[in-house]
Amino acid sequence: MVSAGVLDPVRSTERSVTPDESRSSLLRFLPFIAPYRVPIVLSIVISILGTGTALVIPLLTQHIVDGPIVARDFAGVWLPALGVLVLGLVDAGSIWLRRYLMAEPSSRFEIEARGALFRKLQSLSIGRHDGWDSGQLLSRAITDMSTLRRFVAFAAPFLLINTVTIVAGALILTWLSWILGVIFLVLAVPLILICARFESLYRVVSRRAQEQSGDVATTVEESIHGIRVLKAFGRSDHQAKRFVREARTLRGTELDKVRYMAILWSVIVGLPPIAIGAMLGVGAWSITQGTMTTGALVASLAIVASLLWPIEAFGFLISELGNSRTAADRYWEIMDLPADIDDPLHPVDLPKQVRGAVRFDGVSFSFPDADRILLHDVSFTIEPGETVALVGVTGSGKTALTSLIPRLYDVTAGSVTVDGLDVSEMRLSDLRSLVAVAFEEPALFSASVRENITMGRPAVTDENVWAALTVAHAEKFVADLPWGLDTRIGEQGLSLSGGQRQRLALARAVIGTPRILVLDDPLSALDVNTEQLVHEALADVLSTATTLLVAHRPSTAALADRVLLLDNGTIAAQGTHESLLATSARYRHVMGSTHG
Ligand SMILES: Nc1ncnc2c1ncn2[C@@H]1O[C@H](COP(=O)(O)OP(=O)(O)OP(=O)(O)O)[C@@H](O)[C@H]1O
Repeated sequence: MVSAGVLDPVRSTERSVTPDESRSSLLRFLPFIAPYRVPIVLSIVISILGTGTALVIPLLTQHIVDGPIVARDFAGVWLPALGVLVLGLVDAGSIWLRRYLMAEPSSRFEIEARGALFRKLQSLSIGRHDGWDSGQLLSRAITDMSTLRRFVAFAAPFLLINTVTIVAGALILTWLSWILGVIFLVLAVPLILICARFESLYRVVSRRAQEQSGDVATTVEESIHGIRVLKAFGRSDHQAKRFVREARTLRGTELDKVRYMAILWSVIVGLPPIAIGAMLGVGAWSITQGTMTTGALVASLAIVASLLWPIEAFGFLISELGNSRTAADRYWEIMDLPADIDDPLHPVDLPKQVRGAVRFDGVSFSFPDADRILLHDVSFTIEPGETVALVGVTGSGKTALTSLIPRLYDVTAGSVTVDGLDVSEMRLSDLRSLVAVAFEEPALFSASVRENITMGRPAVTDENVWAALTVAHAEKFVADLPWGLDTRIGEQGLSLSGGQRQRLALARAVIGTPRILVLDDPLSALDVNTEQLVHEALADVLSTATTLLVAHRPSTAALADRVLLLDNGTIAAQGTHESLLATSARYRHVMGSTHG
């Protein structure tokens, strides 16, 4: 099997990048902006008209210089001057209108493209997520998407607008004086070639910088999550050094970007004065020869002056183009990942009454990025309503085995069935509405206790929440929280103890009265007395649901109707807790060793 790490573009900064690898990655965003094509096209047309008016102003200037000024007819200046004023106002109005028209489409684009990325990340399997650095994903979802919004709102329209402006300016210039037009072109062509070359070089560095910024984000994120461990082990300095090292690497890459930009800017800013100097010289000579009027020279210089910003902005626009193409590549790398765990093509419908018989038949499993087969030839059945404990030494594959029921991972061989239906033939939403899971590591979200337990399920009343809390023996401590069910917990909320967190996760699992309950040692953080109280409270739920319960302690295993011993990747023995204690030396060893 191909490892997730090899497939994975999100993990490493050392990915080789070729500038031409996906020329069209930006164009692939067109469907996102297609619904807003009217305001976008309108804003571009208005901008082109606006800059067009700015180019007409020099022609009016020429008219003023060659007409009323040469004829010393001051009264003749008023009308063209009024024209200049009106054109200036039209230009200013077009800038306002462009921004007004683009604001909505560009922000909508950002929301929708980011939403699609988030949905894709949610749809990808745990196997994929296992191999990713969270900071890399953060930088793709936040920084890259902002870069792309700026591209849609600003860089893309201005690449077009400025190109049209420069071409129109060059044509007017040539019309005024072909020789000045040629001078302009002679300097513009190398500029365009340098810009194109620069864009491909810059994109490689830009990609490196975006990946490295993801690494820095990962280190910050991990340091904040692991702050207790870092402090307790006195490793804050070590982590700080790692951060500084990565930040320095990023700084080096950003400086490379600045160096490229400096070269480009010096060319972009340096060429126009050369053009102006040459035009002045040639223009002055042409006036003395009588082949050009003073007004035409003034107008030509005014046109070149009004082309300065469009030309200079190319440096910035091209660096934005490079950043945006990198961001687009990184976006589509995730969006193009095939859905490895997905709804089947022809899903089977669940029967009206699901009994909840779970069967593993010749199941083998290995993690996507692992070489060794973790589980092999695992076969057992859990009857509807039965509670079965899964026991094995640490690292034997218990969590992996339980993950196969809700298809957090897919089996490598064999099958997992519920009431005879293969879980891979069911719709994921159907399967996951049947199976509820409580993990040993309870993940709580930055939300109220109520939201953490209902997880957005509709039609769950507060009575249901309190009933679930009672089953998890958590009702008392929740009632004592400052705002009860409304108390905000999780990362940005009240800190809870490990045992309290586990009990909330258990309440979350039991709230929907699931047909199948997978409990991955969800009470490991509780003291023996509290565990006993939770077991008593759980008894009702366990008697109705089919339960697979990972157990490390004898007290947890004793709760089950039957115990499976997972050893060497397969079910080595099964029976009641007492019978296994009596008959299996390995079971006694595991219970003893995991206990100790
Ligand atoms: N995502 C992963 N990719 C590769 N290997 C993994 C992954 N997750 C776990 N493993 C490895 O698979 C083995 C089984 O892990 P698993 O978590 O299923 O064990 P466990 O029996 O539940 O352990 P414990 O009792 O400590 O919770 C371990 O050796 C672990 O290192």
